[in-house]
Amino acid sequence: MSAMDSPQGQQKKQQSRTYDSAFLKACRREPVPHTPVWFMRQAGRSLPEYLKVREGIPMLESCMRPELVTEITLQPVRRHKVDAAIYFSDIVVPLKAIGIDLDIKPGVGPVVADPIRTRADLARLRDLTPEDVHYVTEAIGMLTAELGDTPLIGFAGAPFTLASYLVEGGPSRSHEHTKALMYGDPQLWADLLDRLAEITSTFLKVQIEAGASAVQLFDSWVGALAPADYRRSVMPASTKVFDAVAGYGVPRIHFGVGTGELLGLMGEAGADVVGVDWRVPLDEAARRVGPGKALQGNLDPAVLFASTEVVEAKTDEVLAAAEGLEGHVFNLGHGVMPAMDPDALTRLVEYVHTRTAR
Ligand SMILES: Cc1c2[nH]c(c1CCC(=O)O)Cc1[nH]c(c(CCC(=O)O)c1C)Cc1[nH]c(c(CCC(=O)O)c1C)Cc1[nH]c(c(C)c1CCC(=O)O)C2
Repeated sequence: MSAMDSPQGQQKKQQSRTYDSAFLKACRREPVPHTPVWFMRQAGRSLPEYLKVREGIPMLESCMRPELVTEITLQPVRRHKVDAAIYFSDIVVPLKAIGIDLDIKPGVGPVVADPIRTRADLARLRDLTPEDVHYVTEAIGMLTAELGDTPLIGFAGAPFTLASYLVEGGPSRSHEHTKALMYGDPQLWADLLDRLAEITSTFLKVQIEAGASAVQLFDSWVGALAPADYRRSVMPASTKVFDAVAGYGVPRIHFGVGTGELLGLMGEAGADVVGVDWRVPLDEAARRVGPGKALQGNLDPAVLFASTEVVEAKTDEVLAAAEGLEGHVFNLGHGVMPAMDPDALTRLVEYVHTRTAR
């Protein structure tokens, strides 16, 4: 095996091939030929070609089939001409891989058979090894060969958001069991988040070593917390994850919903790029995050259900607010919704590219 064929060689080869892409330049806060665009949840039910290949295959099973993962990941790149691909998987895949009994229920989300709430339960969270997720390495090898100079974003769930699913046993609005554990047994909580930080770090390392050019840590539900609680009870674990992958030199993106009050801390946790939902304009978000970081966002996804004129006007507002930023990656403020018209997304990519061409 020559150096270039080894895992490290594959990683380096892919990361140098994508190095000059608009997406990675924006993440590094360098000048770009146009503002890069990608969409959270760009692969999925909004695309008829996705529904077709997923027919009869449960979500978690589809994540374990490298050919299918490759096809689904490429679908939005082909169709929308987005500037980056995001690896098709789910935040609960590493938990399933270490033997947690969970499923993804259509229209509901991840459901855990036996929630984790006690010290004894913690023992069920064993370390993740790269062999547990060998299909990820295989899929990314296939994918990067197809993607050429289009960067692949790897991702994982952040410790708080994973803990929320594990402790509640499923999706929750109030996060009551999670918060009861966090406030009521700080040591058990810290140990739980530390375990999850280990698992998440390994999952991201596997993706980077296989050829991902950037990673996004999704802390989707952390906006439920006050800043002081975030700093004390969550930030150490998220920082541990960011530190674990710092050495690779790939951009690290951090995103959550309803995190206006947490943006500064989420940047401080170790992100190079801070994702912003639609509630805070990007110029204000930049003041909260401070210098030295790029921002990603932040068109309200629901705007896509309005007319093209409205989509363009609201996009102009986002681009105007982004004008003084050190680096800007255009995205929605949260994920693509299944009922969205995929043509509206394709037009949006084209619109941002044209409006920002330099
Ligand atoms: C919270 C969260 C989850 N999963 C994820 C998050 C963080 C992002 C966010 O904040 O939205 C991350 C995720 N999940 C999926 C991706 C794929 C990559 C992409 O963005 O295109 C990504 C990045 C596929 C998926 N993950 C899921 C689907 C839908 C299932 C299907 O197509 O059968 C997809 C395409 C299932 C899932 N998994 C989860 C939910 C809430 C759901 C939706 C349940 C439903 O509405 O049916 C947990």
